[in-house]
Amino acid sequence: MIKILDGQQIHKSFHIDKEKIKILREVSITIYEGEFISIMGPSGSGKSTLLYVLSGMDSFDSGEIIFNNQRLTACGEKELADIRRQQMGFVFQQPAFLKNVTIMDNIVLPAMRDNRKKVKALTTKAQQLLESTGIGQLASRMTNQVSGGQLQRAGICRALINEPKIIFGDEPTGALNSKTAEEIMDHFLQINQEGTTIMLVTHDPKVAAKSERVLFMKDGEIVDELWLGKLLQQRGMENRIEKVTRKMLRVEM
Ligand SMILES: Nc1ncnc2c1ncn2[C@@H]1O[C@H](COP(=O)(O)OP(=O)(O)OP(=O)(O)O)[C@@H](O)[C@H]1O
Repeated sequence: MIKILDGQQIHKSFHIDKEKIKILREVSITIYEGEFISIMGPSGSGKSTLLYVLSGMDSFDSGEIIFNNQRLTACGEKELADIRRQQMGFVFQQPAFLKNVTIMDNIVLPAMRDNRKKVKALTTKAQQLLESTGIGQLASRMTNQVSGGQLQRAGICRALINEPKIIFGDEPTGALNSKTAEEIMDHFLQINQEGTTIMLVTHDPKVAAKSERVLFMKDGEIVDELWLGKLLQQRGMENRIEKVTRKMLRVEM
């Protein structure tokens, strides 16, 4: 198995007034190429902070992070920004899109920064991604002319356009109804089956149950882990959800 992301002994604190609050306490996590990992835990346990730190979006006090053989600790801001843009994809709960710009342009424009001469190829690729997430007909719509679920699908297309090594999702289904959330999760599953590593932060056992491994955080530490194995067919979902829920409740006690 090839390590794609390796974080060791990560510490992070925030300073509020004169008080130092420890948010991540000696967190170590190794993610292998092709894995699908979920991070769960009570509110405030440090899940999003861990995701931002691992993806080079946020700083940390001490520890080491190696992503795709690159030491993030040794990278400057520009280098980190390049890595994020070229090798990582991000999907957030509320995707931020440029207003008064079409869905297509919202996907293609950020990617053009690294592929200036390939507008045509990028447009073709974006259209394929839109088709595969079921919103091919919405390419020329403005972002305020589509639903939340459709916008989230567009967010996934934008995250995938540069063929990232890993997709980070922070509550990507948190703002969606359960049917749409399920459909979005199935897109994540498909992307993972096609080889992209995925790391999601979620509160929802139904979401986590689709992943291969679930890590549980509490008070800034990874305190437990559940191996579910790859979900190849939807069979056994109830059992997986039950396992995740049981472990989640035990961690939150
Ligand atoms: N910029 C900041 N300054 C100070 N404290 C912060 C900052 N960002 C987050 N925190 C604190 O760090 C802790 C962890 O926050 P984080 O968002 O990582 O938790 P979480 O597990 O993702 O929570 P939730 O499930 O509610 O999103 C919380 O106590 C939060 O208040």
